[in-house]
Amino acid sequence: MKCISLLGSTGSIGQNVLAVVRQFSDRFRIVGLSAGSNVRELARQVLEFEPQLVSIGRPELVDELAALLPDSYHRRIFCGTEGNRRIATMVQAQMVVSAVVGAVGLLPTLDAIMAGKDIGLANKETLVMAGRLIMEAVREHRVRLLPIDSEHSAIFQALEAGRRQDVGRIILTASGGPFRAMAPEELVRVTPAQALAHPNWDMGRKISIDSATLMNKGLEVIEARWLFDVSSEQIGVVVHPQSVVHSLVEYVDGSVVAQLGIPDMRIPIAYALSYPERLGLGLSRLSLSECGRLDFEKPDYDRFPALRLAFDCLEQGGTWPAVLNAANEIAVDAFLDGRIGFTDISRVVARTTRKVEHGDDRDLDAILEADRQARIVAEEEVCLTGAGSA
Ligand SMILES: NC(=O)C1=CN([C@@H]2O[C@H](COP(=O)(O)OP(=O)(O)OC[C@H]3O[C@@H](n4cnc5c(N)ncnc54)[C@H](OP(=O)(O)O)[C@@H]3O)[C@@H](O)[C@H]2O)C=CC1
Ligand SMILES: CC(=O)[C@@H](O)[C@H](O)COP(=O)(O)O
Ligand SMILES: [Mn+2]
Repeated sequence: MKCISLLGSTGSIGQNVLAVVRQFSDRFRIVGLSAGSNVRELARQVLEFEPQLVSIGRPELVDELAALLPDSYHRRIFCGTEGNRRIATMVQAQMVVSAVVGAVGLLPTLDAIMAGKDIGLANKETLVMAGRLIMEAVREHRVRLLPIDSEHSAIFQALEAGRRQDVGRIILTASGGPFRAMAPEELVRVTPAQALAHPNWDMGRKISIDSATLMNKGLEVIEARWLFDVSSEQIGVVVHPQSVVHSLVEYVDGSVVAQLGIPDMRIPIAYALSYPERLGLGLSRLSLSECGRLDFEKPDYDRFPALRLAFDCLEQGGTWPAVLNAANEIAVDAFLDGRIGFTDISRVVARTTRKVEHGDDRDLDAILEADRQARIVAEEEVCLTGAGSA
């Protein structure tokens, strides 16, 4: 029986993790759950999975959650950053699945590694912000970091086909998002509802917007750099609108090994949970003849500048990727709130990366300070952009 703590249980990945745990209840047990603000769903999950500890995002929600749970839970509810860190380090957990969205995932994930837990990582922002520190901690504490992000799970699987020194390049596939074929003048006017409608995946709001700007692919490039210890020159991106080929590894002899499958996050989640075993999930099978055709095209860096920006930040190094991430979180929120337009997102992020003072990514405090500064500057940029377009 593998005991799992799950951070971000009420989200899209969190609920898929629980679906896999429910299906394989003879193999997995949930010992800790944490969520942000969805008290009702968290309470329902606690009643079903009976974890030992539970955490909710803000202190004012603790009483509301307690009211929905048996008295036996009242001393076992925590909150905020400390709550997440507590769930991430509880002695009963062998594995921590990090499925929260955004920078809030960094500290509990680092704590979990330092507490010797294997990690199932969906929260890509952790590696974008602090990939160097995280991978050093993984090596030092001899834990496994298993990717849940579909592309990284695909690469992880394709890497099993050869030796590390024989890898030439890794190639991330990108769906291209809902605006793949849209003219630049139309992109300016797209609404949050249009941007949230991903063609292939049903995901949380932030990552859906990131997919639409292609920032998601940029974040995934940085994630891949750290997870697989490759340089930015060794990472390619190809647009593949069907999301059937989840990513590829090119070896030095020219062989290209890919992982394919239907777009269902339970597949990479189950692989991370049960690695190296594979579980019979009973999902519908990929039928290539029904797919008919699989298309591939180059990404358009002019219409989707966020992807180029992410490569640039990766090459700059230091805290540049952490600033990119923080500015993007602010800009995405501002777009969803109707304060800036869709094409302003990458503009706000680019301006912020140039204005913030950058530091050393070997220093956790420098990363956290860069994140803090970037949020302030990005908010200013949002105000300036919003005022300019009013
Ligand atoms: N969805 C997908 O298919 C994929 C997602 N990912 C990555 O996985 C991560 C999660 O994405 P997704 O599930 O889509 O996002 P969602 O927005 O659906 O879920 C986010 C989760 O984080 C929780 N949360 C937010 N703030 C806090 C906090 N302070 N403390 C504890 N929990 C918090 C939310 O709680 P609440 O809802 O209660 O507020 C929710 O459970 C992201 O990093 C994303 O990039 C990667 C690949 C695919
Ligand atoms: C399911 C998953 O891993 C997402 O990151 C997904 O890949 C987003 O799709 P695109 O960013 O390729 O549009
Ligand atoms: Mn992905």
